Amino acid sequence: QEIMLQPRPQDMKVIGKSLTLPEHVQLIGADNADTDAVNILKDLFAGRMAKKGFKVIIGEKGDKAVKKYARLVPQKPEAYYLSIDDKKLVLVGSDERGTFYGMQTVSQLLKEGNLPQINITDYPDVRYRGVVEGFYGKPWSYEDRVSQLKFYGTNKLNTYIYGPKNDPFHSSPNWRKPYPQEEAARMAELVKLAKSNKVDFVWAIHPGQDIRWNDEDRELLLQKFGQMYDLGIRSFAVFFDDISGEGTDPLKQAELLNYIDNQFVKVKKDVTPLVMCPTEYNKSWANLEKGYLRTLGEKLNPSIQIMWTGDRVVADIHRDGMDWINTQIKRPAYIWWNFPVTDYVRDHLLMGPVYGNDTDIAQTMSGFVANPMEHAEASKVAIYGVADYTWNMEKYDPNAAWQGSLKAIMPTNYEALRVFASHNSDLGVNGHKYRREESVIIKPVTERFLTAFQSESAYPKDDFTTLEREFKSIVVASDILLRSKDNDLLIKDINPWIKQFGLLGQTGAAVMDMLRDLETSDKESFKLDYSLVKELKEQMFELDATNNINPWQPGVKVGSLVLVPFVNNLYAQATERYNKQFGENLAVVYDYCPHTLLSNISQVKSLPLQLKEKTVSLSPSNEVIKADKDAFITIQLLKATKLRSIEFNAGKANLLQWGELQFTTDGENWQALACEQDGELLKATMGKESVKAVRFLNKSGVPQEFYLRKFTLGL
Ligand SMILES: CC(=O)N[C@@H]1[C@@H](O)[C@H](O)[C@@H](CO)NC[C@H]1O
Repeated sequence: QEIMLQPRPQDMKVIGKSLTLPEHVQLIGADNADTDAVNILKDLFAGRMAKKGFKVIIGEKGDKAVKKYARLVPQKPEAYYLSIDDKKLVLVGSDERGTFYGMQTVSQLLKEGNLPQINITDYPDVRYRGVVEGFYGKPWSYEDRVSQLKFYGTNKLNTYIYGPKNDPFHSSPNWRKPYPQEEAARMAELVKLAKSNKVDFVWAIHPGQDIRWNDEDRELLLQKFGQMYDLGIRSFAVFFDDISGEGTDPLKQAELLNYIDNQFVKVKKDVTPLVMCPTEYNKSWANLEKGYLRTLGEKLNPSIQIMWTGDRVVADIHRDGMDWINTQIKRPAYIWWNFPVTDYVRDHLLMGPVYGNDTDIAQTMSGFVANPMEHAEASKVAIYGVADYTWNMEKYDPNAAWQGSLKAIMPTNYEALRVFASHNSDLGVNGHKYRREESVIIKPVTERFLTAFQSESAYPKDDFTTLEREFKSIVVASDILLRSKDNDLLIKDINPWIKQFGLLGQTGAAVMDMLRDLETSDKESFKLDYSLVKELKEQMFELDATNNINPWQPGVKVGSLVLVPFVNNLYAQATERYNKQFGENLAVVYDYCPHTLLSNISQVKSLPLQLKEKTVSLSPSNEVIKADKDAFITIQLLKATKLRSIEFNAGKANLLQWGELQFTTDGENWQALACEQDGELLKATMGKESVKAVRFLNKSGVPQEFYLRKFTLGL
């Protein structure tokens, strides 16, 4: 059967039938070969080492033991040549990493318990491949990171950038301070583990929000890098994203980075090229007249890598966009791909396939790192895909990688994980307008079925069966996952979503029962099933209201693109049909948010409104909001309502100097709201009027920058 390797090798030829594992193995070249690779080798052939026997010849190009094979190894970093026949196994790396990666391949080949006869010539397409822990929210735990670094070693990823936005020693103002002893010791352990998995542990600093362009801060930054160097860090990055004010000056940024490059990186000699994230990190924010990017391109030392998220903050990467940015910055961009990060849709999990990036752009980029979810284990689905995509881009197959990732993460219950992941891959409505496919197989069935049901024509029986089966498989998958022993970290971390998923399966199955009761005119059963659905929906609402609570996107959403809307619509329509058929008046409930967001700020106008029991809120944003003069953000209610509270937080204490909170009772005439300010939080003092809409207005007559931390109306 076809041998599947992860990542897919550049060139592989089976040259004979598989062999049983040799009794005795004779190692040749092990004392000069890469130590980490040799350690894996000794584990794989434990108990079979002998003076004579099946030869295992291992080494790097230049080692005597592999001299006669050296010409077969591609002249590229991290490449290897692997050949296995009935006499010997030969593994030659173009460098230590190449040998290590070849050994990862040998380890996968032996998983079947035998030894295929095979020739593999392999190398990575993209130089720097991996993950940037660069999201807002709860940073990964030590255990998470241990598991991640081993996963990267296995999947041939060579880069992990440490840059969690909420680590106070990474970002302002404590980037100037050393880590507390305990944390520093943990970091040092992780650096060691990274090294033995051939992963560059890149420590990033995020000083831009409060950096002063003077010698003192510059020396403090170098001192901090020196402390991290003493912990074993040999790779460094400086992030200038999501900042406003003085720190955004490209000339100052370039001077600082060149200084670090010349006084630190070049001096230490064993430090990899410096990486930086620009303030204008995507094309939609590029201000060509100001020439921010061109300044960096011209001034930054050529070896400094410049990160880029694509045409927008969250975007797939395409050839034209790469050509554009590379021209601006005069070097191949280092991609920071904002997937599967969910710090702007925290109530969702993104566990679908990695797809959408062009596959002919490997030569246009120096690196490609994925910004993951705060859910480390669940992020492995996408990280596995990125490993396959960046190693062998032309031959990348999103679905094959996705299936492979599920088996890698849950070797026994991957089928249950597949059901779960297939319905938890879209983000829902979000400010970045980035969407993913979800429930792809069942989607056409739900659409066809709902259309048939609405048009009173008999719905196709096999569709009914397909849907009923899907809902039952969801219940089964949820139960299996909750009890699975495959991956405790994963199940513990996404537990609320798995429970919610099980409730969704039960709800869907009960709605299908309601339809069956209509068919058989069984009033009593219908009312029973109707009550069951009502109860299950309340359980889902309650689970959503009491889990994953956070000030951004609280709650637990599953199947939000296809299944939840389908179940809600079918439930409402079946109830309407019942009421008409039997002259009853069971409550018909359509779940949707009846209020409207209006704004003339492009970064804001696509944000979703969040409706909870007693509040309607605007989903907060991580990025700096650029508001032109007369910019406004309005929450307009379905009908005028007496409000309990109005709160607004723009992350700026001087807000009322340039902005104003206003309300209208008729949608036409606006009046200023009297507010009290508590730090950055504005709280309006409520009047007696019924309010139709509330808005925040920039009435300063000039553009302003702020953060959208909170905009909530108490109903
Ligand atoms: C370069 C970059 O994407 N920086 C941040 C990043 O930390 C966030 O995680 C990302 C996803 O919300 N948005 C862009 C921005 O806020």
